[in-house]
Amino acid sequence: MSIRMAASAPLIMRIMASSLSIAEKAGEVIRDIMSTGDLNVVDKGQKNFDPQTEADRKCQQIIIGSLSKQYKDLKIIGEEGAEDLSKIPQELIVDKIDSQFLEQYKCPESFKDISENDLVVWVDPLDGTGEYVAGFVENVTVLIGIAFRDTSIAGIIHQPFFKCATTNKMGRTIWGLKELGTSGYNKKSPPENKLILTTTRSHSNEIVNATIEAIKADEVLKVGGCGFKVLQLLEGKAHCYVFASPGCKKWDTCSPEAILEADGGILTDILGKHYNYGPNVEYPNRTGVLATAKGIDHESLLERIPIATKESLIKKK
Ligand SMILES: Nc1ncnc2c1ncn2[C@@H]1O[C@H](COP(=O)(O)O)[C@@H](OP(=O)(O)O)[C@H]1O
Ligand SMILES: [Mg+2]
Ligand SMILES: [Mg+2]
Ligand SMILES: [Mg+2]
Repeated sequence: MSIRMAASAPLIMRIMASSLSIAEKAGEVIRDIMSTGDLNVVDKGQKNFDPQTEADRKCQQIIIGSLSKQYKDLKIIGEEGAEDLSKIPQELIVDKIDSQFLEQYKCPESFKDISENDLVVWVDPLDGTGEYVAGFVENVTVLIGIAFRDTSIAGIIHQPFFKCATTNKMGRTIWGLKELGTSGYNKKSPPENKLILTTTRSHSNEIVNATIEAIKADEVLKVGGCGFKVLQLLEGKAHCYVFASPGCKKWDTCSPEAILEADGGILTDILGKHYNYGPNVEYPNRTGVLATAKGIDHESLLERIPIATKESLIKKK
């Protein structure tokens, strides 16, 4: 595809095609920094340990620097705070665009006339930092989510330490766009006649645990990262993701929500409401996360969440 043809594709498709290339580069950097053996960890927590590594900082610069250069009026919010664009080293800027994506997929009618001012991009440069530091590298993902007028519509999840069984290639990229579909993973339904719940590995507390107890799942998986847990739903490894805590932020859920919902699943808070991803919202997802795989009854899981849990998260608002 010529540069002119790529430039004529609808904005949302171009942002996705750019983000696919940018997320791959972030994944390379995440692997490279791990291989140096020095993650250069800073604790950014106020009460509890909340690690930030060299990879979180560098990947945020890659993603925000590259998208801002190509899309000057786009509002981009990243976990690691505001970026001074003039201080981002030139070698971190990716100006490649995934032309194969643009050739292969057509923009859904409803998103054809979007302008940069209608969008917010939510960036989690490294989701699962605790797991990156602890060595559970499979849990690590790069998340780029795109919201159109308050609603999450598109997402990219890049998993840098996924190893392809046939080619041995490291890293895979999953994407989803509502009304178009999803790609990049092994689409599978979770097993019938049992309930597998996935939840946090490192951020549990009394309410988180009491809520899991009340759901009465047959199996509970404890893994890191919002991106990785939603991947488990997409690949049939779990039926639901339950996190009754205000700890997740908009950059954690924006991309996974769009991909899961483009696949047929649902991601809401624990009251059943979708989060608002508009330009001026607060960052925390104060009323928790409940996500269900395609074909799983979201309503019946909402009913299993204790009233005490719901009241406690509403009170914390
Ligand atoms: N109590 C808490 N304090 C800080 N961050 C929290 C948190 N609970 C969840 N998160 C954030 O939500 C994401 C998913 O959490 P978990 O792995 O526990 O499910 C992680 O993103 P990051 O790794 O990008 O910071 C994590 O930091
Ligand atoms: Mg995160
Ligand atoms: Mg992060
Ligand atoms: Mg973090």
